[in-house]
Amino acid sequence: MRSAHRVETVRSAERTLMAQLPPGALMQRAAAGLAAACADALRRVYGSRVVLLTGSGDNGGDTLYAGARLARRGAGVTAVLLNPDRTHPDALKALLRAGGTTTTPSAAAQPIARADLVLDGIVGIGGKGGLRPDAAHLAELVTASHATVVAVDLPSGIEPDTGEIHGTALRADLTVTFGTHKPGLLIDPARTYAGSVRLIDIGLASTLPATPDVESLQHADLAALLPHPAAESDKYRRGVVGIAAGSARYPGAAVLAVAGALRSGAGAVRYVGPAADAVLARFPETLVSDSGPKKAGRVQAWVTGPGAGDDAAPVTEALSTDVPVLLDADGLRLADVAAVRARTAPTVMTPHAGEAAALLGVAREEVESARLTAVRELARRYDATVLLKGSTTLIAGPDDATPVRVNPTGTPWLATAGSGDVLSGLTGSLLAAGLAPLDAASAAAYLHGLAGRYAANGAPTAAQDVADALPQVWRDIRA
Ligand SMILES: NC(=O)C1=CN([C@@H]2O[C@H](COP(=O)(O)OP(=O)(O)OC[C@H]3O[C@@H](n4cnc5c(N)ncnc54)[C@H](OP(=O)(O)O)[C@@H]3O)[C@@H](O)[C@H]2O)[C@@H](O)CC1
Ligand SMILES: [K+]
Repeated sequence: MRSAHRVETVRSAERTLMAQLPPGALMQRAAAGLAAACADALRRVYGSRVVLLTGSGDNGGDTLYAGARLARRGAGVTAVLLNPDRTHPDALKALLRAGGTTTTPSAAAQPIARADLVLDGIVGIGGKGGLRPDAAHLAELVTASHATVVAVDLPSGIEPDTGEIHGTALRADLTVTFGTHKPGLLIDPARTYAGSVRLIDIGLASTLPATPDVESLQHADLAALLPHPAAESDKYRRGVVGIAAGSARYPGAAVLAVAGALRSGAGAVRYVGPAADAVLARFPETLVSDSGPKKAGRVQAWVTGPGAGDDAAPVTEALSTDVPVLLDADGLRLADVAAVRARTAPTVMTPHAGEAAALLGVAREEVESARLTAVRELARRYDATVLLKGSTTLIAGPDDATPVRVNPTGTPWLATAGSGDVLSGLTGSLLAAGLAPLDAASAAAYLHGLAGRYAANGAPTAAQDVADALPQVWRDIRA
């Protein structure tokens, strides 16, 4: 599991750890890790040209100390001091002693244009709001240069706790972060500014709380979560998932939801709704029933909403059952908030940004620019687990104390018609297998993202191909 902690939490853990160590030890650990990462990025340190964008806080201090280490190895290092009077004094002395030089923002254009590597030490976790004008000007110079950009702790100008960007931020090729990830490094739009992210162990794990604020599943977590049939399994033990979806107008949504469910470990898939012929034509193994969800027979989870059109009846009926319900697409609009809140079994909702915006009564852009706030608010409002689809899919449980999960496997190729229907069947199947709602939704997002990558393999793909790629993803994860 990859963990991220909010600034307040990092600060408190830092205080506790600092009290146990000699003064300056943490900054030296950070600077040593940073310098090593820079040396890797440069390949050859001796003779390279390095520019340090240096703010007045400890982020600038880390940067100057790392610059001193690179200067001692033969790099030509120039520090651009944004606030010369308030620059970290000891770190500046160390750089000068190592042979580094300093300059002002107004004279920075030439060194930046000639640099092989630029370190962004303008601001770290002490930052608020986008870059100020002098720093924003430096960011423009960096963008125009050919230098590799390494962000120190985080790209300056992003909001560390949320991944929001209010104004200008600096784009990095690599972010070297200390002690723990910050939520903004995992969540869009800020995530795309961070480039690849390297975590430096500075000993903070010993004083950080065990439960992070945001977390991201890794391959090993998935392998542990995926259900595996035991020798004595029958279809009910493996989980029967019910799909109440599709309409005369949108039969394909039902077919794709069934496809997702069948390839995700369910013992059987039961279908109710007007698209039964289309479903059976493609998947004869489906158990089809003429009645609504309540009388269709035993299932361990319902999926409802994809392609439902304006027919609220199956959605309402599925919500009135006492098994987990996956609510997607039209179902999100048709479901009554009070009915969802009143449920005793879990509900999982899977909106994209547009659907989330409609549910929250805000503009789509507002959801996209503040994804963490939006997903938490929906989960609270509906007392449900909410999976907010997008470039970084987020999954939040109804309880604020539970970490929000960020899916690391997404791909833009998944933005294709019907791909959400496959995800709903897949999630429903994992719910039916008995996974907890947060695990089912985050495992489903992970599998779905990888299946999208496998299916696309660098070229456009269709939703059916994504469903077809699921078994191979499953095999690879278990291996
Ligand atoms: N936590 C840890 O365990 C460890 C933390 N360490 C390091 O400490 C860093 C945190 O240092 P920090 O607290 O000194 O704050 P920092 O990020 O340097 O920023 C403060 C300065 O930024 C300025 N400023 C603010 N907003 C701005 C904006 N939008 N645009 C431009 N400027 C802006 C603000 O200016 P002011 O408002 O005072 O004028 C102030 O001068 C952390 O990220 C990590 O690198 C490691 O050394 C070791 C272990
Ligand atoms: K920074």
